[in-house]
Amino acid sequence: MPGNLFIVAAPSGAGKSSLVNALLKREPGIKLSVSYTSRGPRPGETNGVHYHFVSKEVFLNMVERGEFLEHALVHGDLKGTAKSAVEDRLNAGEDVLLEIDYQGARIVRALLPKTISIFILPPSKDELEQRLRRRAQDAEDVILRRLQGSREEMAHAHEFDYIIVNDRFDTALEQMVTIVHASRLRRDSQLIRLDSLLQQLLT
Ligand SMILES: Nc1ncnc2c1ncn2[C@@H]1O[C@H](COP(=O)(O)OP(=O)(O)OP(=O)(O)O)[C@@H](O)[C@H]1O
Ligand SMILES: Nc1nc2c(ncn2[C@@H]2O[C@H](COP(=O)(O)O)[C@@H](O)[C@H]2O)c(=O)[nH]1
Repeated sequence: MPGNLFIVAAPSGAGKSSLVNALLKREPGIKLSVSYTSRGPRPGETNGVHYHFVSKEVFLNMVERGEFLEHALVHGDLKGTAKSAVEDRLNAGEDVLLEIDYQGARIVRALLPKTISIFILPPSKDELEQRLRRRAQDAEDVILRRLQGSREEMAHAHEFDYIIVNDRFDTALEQMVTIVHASRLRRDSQLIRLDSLLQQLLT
């Protein structure tokens, strides 16, 4: 796997998408995998950019054809990462980032153990609720379902390689950038380059 695979997970509203978008601006070499989902688009969401929005039937057909690297039921909606969005890019040496939940993260880690996984925590329960409400994108019942689901998601934080508390946005972003840079310095991320350098240095 010549490219690095990153997973970012968090309870809904912790600021995962905001951080990932800011990270991708800082590190344009990282490609974000666009997930498939059976949920409908929110105002402002575009098909093919935020998600591939498909019907439940289409999603389940893709499951049957083995087209997903992982998929899960998240907050009542089907969500999944297509194999094609990940494997070709990694093999071409590109870094890929998945914004997925803890269930999907487990599956991916089992398949690709070198995956670098990051979990984002909110600074408090109250702030998490405030962020969901200030975002003003979901109906009350959806917000309540997400808050309930957030406990379950956070109970799996310890399964991840890195944990970032998103209190001050800029600090959390710097921490994500640090993880990305450190990952690229791992020996196995540099094997091809190091091989020729070491050969030259040792002869
Ligand atoms: N450090 C921060 N301080 C204050 N507000 C923040 C911070 N980070 C993100 N936010 C705000 O919190 C809200 C939720 O953020 P965001 O949509 O990125 O969350 P998310 O974890 O991706 O949620 P979901 O999983 O539901 O998509 C947004 O309005 C965002 O602007
Ligand atoms: N297992 C997967 N989880 C995914 C995927 N894409 C997104 N998600 C998770 O869904 C919620 C965000 O939901 P939203 O309705 O607010 O967009 C969050 O927990 C994501 O991590 C996926 O492909 N697989």
